[in-house]
Amino acid sequence: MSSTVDSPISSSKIQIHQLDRLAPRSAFLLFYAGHPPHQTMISSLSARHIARIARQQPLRLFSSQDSLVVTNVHEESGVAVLAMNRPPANSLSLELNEAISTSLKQIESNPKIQSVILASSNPTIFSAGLDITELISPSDERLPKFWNSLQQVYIDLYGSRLATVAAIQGHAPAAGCMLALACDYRIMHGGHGEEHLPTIGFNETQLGIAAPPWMGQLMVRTIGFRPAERALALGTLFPPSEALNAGVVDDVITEQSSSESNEVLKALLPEALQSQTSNPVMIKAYEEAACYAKIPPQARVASKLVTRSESLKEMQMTREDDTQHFCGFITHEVVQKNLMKYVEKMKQRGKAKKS
Ligand SMILES: CC/C=C\C/C=C\C/C=C\CC/C=C/CC(=O)SCCNC(=O)CCNC(=O)[C@H](O)C(C)(C)COP(=O)(O)OP(=O)(O)OC[C@H]1O[C@@H](n2cnc3c(N)ncnc32)[C@H](O)[C@@H]1OP(=O)(O)O
Repeated sequence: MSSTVDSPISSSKIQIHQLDRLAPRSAFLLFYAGHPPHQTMISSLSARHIARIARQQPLRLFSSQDSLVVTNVHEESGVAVLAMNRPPANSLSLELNEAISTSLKQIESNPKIQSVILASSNPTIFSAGLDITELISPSDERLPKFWNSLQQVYIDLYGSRLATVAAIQGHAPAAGCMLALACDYRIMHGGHGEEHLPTIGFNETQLGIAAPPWMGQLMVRTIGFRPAERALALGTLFPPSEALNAGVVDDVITEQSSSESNEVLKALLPEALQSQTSNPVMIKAYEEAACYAKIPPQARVASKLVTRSESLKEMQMTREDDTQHFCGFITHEVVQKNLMKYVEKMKQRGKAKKS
């Protein structure tokens, strides 16, 4: 975790090395030093081809895989953005999980970056949690891989050397909530009137499943034992003001505000998020991220280790068992029936909304 902070290796060397290892069909956003903040989507080139081009140019940062996430960096402030971009709901598939982990590592390898904002290109949904279709009649090969990719996202986010700020523009149920809780700071949108309040929380029990121990413990560490015990049992989804009162989020923002951060956000936000430059959640997220970026990184990372290293170690130790438990649980006949019923309800609701 701290080795990246102290690493004298230039970011471009690390990135080229990583590029060679990436899947040949991946697409990347390339950022070249010396140019103004600049992105180019190259979808038809192989990784090896891109690596060759990269060696000829001073590479500053590149990301992201298949644009399931979009990223950008603002080296002047030390802040980056990593936004999930999997319509319609940013539900977490194996590929989205892998893209989040890969992009986070690429951002971490830029020594000028100290903070990252985890965001969504969907202005009303942060992430709908696990892609439930991954859980229904899964293949024996894909299911453990899928769960491993989720564990890895948790480990990467929770143990990142970067300060992580979640910009929660909309709904964040279940594993969507886990992403937010694994960050250092959470800012949630207050919603657009009582009718359209976003919610956040672990609603697994309402689906007939239980949050795995490491996810449940994350809630316990965030809001305390008794409130977490109740919220986990009931599958509570907190609207913004209740989430703030319970400590699930650190800040709730509704008011539109103009700020000098707007200009920085224009440079910082990837194209898919340009409509969010005057969004109050994004402004606050940037300000918070910039604030963290000013703290001496070694001290900031060391303090993060104090609170997080034990649970990360535990996660590593129990990871294999957790995967086995998950696969056994999900493939159980009763659980499969519950999940199918839940998806059917979700589809009916979608149809009713559209008609
Ligand atoms: C003792 C036990 C110990 C240990 C246990 C061991 C292991 C643990 C085992 C299991 C743990 C499993 C952990 C699970 C964590 C999860 O994340 S489960 C997923 C939970 N997610 C949800 O329940 C969210 C469902 N979605 C919603 O509630 C709404 O969609 C949402 C509020 C997010 C947004 O609402 P709205 O804006 O109205 O949008 P729509 O509902 O219309 O949705 C838009 C389209 O997106 C599709 N969709 C939504 N969510 C998902 C999803 N999670 N997966 C796949 N697809 C999703 C939805 O169907 C719509 O599609 P359509 O446009 O109709 O095609």
